[in-house]
Amino acid sequence: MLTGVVGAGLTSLEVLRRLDAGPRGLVEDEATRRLQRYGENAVLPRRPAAWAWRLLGTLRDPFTAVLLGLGVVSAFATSWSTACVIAVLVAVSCVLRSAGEYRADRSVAALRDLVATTATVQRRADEESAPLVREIPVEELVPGDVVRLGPGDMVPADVRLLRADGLTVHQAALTGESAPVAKRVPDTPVELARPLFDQPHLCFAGSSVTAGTATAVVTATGADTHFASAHRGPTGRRRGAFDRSVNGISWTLIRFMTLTAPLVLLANTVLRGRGLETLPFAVAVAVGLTPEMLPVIVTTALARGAAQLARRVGVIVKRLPALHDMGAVDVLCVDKTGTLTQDQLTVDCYLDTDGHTDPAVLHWAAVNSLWTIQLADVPAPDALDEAILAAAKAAGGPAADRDDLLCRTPPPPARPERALSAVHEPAAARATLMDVGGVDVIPFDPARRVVTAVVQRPGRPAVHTLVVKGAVEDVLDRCAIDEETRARVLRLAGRHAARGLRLLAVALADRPARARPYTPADERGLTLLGIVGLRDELTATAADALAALARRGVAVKVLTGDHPGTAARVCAELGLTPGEIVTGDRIDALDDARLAQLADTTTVFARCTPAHKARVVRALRRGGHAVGFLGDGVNDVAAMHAADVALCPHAAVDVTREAADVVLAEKDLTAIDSAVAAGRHSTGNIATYLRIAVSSNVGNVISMLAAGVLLPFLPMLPAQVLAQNLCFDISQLAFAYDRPDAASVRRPSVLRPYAFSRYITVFGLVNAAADLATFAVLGVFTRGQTAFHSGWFTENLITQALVMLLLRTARGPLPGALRWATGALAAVGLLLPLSPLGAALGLAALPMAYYGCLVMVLVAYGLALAACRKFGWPVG
Ligand SMILES: Nc1ncnc2c1ncn2[C@@H]1O[C@H](COP(=O)(O)OP(=O)(O)OP(=O)(O)O)[C@@H](O)[C@H]1O
Ligand SMILES: [Mg+2]
Repeated sequence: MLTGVVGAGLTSLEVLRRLDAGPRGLVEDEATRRLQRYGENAVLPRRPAAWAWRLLGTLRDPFTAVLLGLGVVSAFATSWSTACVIAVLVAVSCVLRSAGEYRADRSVAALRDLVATTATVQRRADEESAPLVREIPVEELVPGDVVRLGPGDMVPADVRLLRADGLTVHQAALTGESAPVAKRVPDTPVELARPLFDQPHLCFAGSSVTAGTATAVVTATGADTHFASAHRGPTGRRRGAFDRSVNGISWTLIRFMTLTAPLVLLANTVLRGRGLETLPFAVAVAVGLTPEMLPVIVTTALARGAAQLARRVGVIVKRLPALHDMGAVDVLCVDKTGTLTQDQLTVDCYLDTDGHTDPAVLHWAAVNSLWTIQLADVPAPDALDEAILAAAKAAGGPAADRDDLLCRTPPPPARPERALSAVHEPAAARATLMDVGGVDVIPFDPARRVVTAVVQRPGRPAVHTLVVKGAVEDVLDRCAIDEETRARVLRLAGRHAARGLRLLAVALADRPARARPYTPADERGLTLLGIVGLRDELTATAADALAALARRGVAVKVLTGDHPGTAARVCAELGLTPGEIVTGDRIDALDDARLAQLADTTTVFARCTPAHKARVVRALRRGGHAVGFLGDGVNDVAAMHAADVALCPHAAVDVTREAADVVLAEKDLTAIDSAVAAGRHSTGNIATYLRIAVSSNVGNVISMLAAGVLLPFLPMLPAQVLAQNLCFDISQLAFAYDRPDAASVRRPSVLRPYAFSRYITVFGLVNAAADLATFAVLGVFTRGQTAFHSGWFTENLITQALVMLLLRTARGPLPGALRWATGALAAVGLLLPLSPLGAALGLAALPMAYYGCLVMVLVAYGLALAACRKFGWPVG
């Protein structure tokens, strides 16, 4: 196989020869042999990671790391029982977590396969057959394959260009450079001195096509690609809402925990004159404070949510934390075509600059579409071009069938010709599409918003005609017209945009024929012909989906490259109030702070380039919103990377599906609402766990501190603290299976640190008060350490079960998992002190009278909790 560097200096022909390939593509049998020889074209191994690696991976979690640190401290203090219990705790948490992750990974991998990307390859059945262009799974590509690239494609392997038209690629994953770079087949010998990624004729796996098209030969696949050897992740992943909430709270807790041990130690030394023998106890208290099951709960809750979504509404969550982000989203930005509308266009009108129907406008639009498709080797033609060709065909004139053209067969027999009104001269008026010969193409680029086909008209060998079509304003900018005509055409366009039509202007220019390729600099001094209006039906479920999102407190904003009038009409038809529309030019004039303010109050942004879309998303995030972006085109990828969570419909182009965290596999847009609900549901369960676990842990720490100071002995032995903690943790796993209350799925679910800390302070104090009441009861009924320890142990476990039942947010029937978990926890609290294991931990049976008083303490505690809940205070 060729390495990129060796291939860099060779001509196309030499490269093909070395690869033992040809421009017509490999023969299928040869491709199969090469697949066996070189292996699958996969950068990352598809096998799930081995168990050992998975377990080791879980040790990197901050909670586990802190626990291990505390274990080592206990071992140094020769407190072996503490060290052992910590080790068990770490082991249980790691095994549960890696098992959960394994299951989640497997289902996510299976789901990802459903939305896997494909490559467009040109192969032959045998040496004699004509090449056939078809889609194959990216993994099946081999060196020597001839592939076609178009806008929105991922570059599937390292390739060398054989021909390219206006190709620009995004190589950020390889070079970190965020602007797209132009690639072309050089006319002069290649300069080897340039850095590899700057070589114009080489494209690399891991990059994607932003505009233009190309045919290329694969030089390296799979592990041999530069992308694989660079060992980088696919794209630098942004920090989403998940990182900001769950991870933020985790780190706050860890800081708090690391303060606890010194605090306990200090209190005992200063107030009780105890020395280092309190260390294991201090360590145990710190361990008790940790919600070490948090990672397990998070994985389980999210994986369950993702699996249900896939099953019920066909929504595929590619990255688990994205489900949490879906729940947090309060602004959803959407692109218009292909999301809110079906991207199935039909031509509605073709008008000259005075607004009269003019078949010549359609004819030249069709010439542009035809030669754009023909010359650019696009893997999939644009819906706009297909619609124009279909209309031209239906109008009776040209007989250009797209499918025939793609197979590069000659056109079907010409239909009866139909006279088109003269444009420049009578000969052109009678031309059918195929009579006009294609010379060159400057492909569509979402920043320029125009596409140019250069053609040669019959009988005019010395002249090249530039046929330009694109967004009205952008075509007008390139025309030689007076202000008055410009204003008239803009008014005409505005009137038709207000009918909800997508508009394209068509313009021509004649130039002396030349061999030099054409560039965007040639698109000037054009003669405007008129405009074509296309109708795009709304997606059937769009209005319902938007209404459902509004009910859930998600604001929808439309970010489109289209005309403001078209965008406004589509929004109005979908029940969105468009309000004042902000266009790309206006965005350019604003600084970030002002844009953030404006973005807050704006519903429709029109005439956006990809960069505008990304800037608006960033501004919204800076304004404190959790932002989702739903897009289907290559021009949406930058915004998708900027958002907290990226969504795409199933029909989206490859690079968009690659960038998306959530793929809607079905056509139904209301699935977004289900994904939002599922995200909030999972987050609700995680929040319930965090609130309950942390507030009871805080309560325990307060009472441990108090008891340590009040009592002549340690209030609980380190091993007992840890055993109790293990029981809590395991029972709280049941929260992953809870159903949060209806209110918490009605609003975006964000864990607010302030509300959260107020909650844990209040319930922590109530919990501590119950413990202190128990101490009083124990003081009356028991004598000595063992009885005290046992009494408190039992009380603690039962109050914990009570807290789990009373503080969960949902009111409905109790899920089975929670019923079992709380029942088991209370039973362990009552029975463990009576068992031999209890004796080993230093626990013993208690006098009967104690249980009577315990019931009273529990009833009082339960009433206090219920009262706090009833008065709605504090709401976390
Ligand atoms: N194939 C094409 N040929 C010529 N002009 C085009 C073509 N596709 C799009 N345009 C023009 O460029 C404008 C922007 O289109 P683009 O697809 O980049 O925007 P977008 O943000 O994806 O729009 P939408 O929200 O409608 O999906 C369109 O309004 C149209 O005028
Ligand atoms: Mg689009």
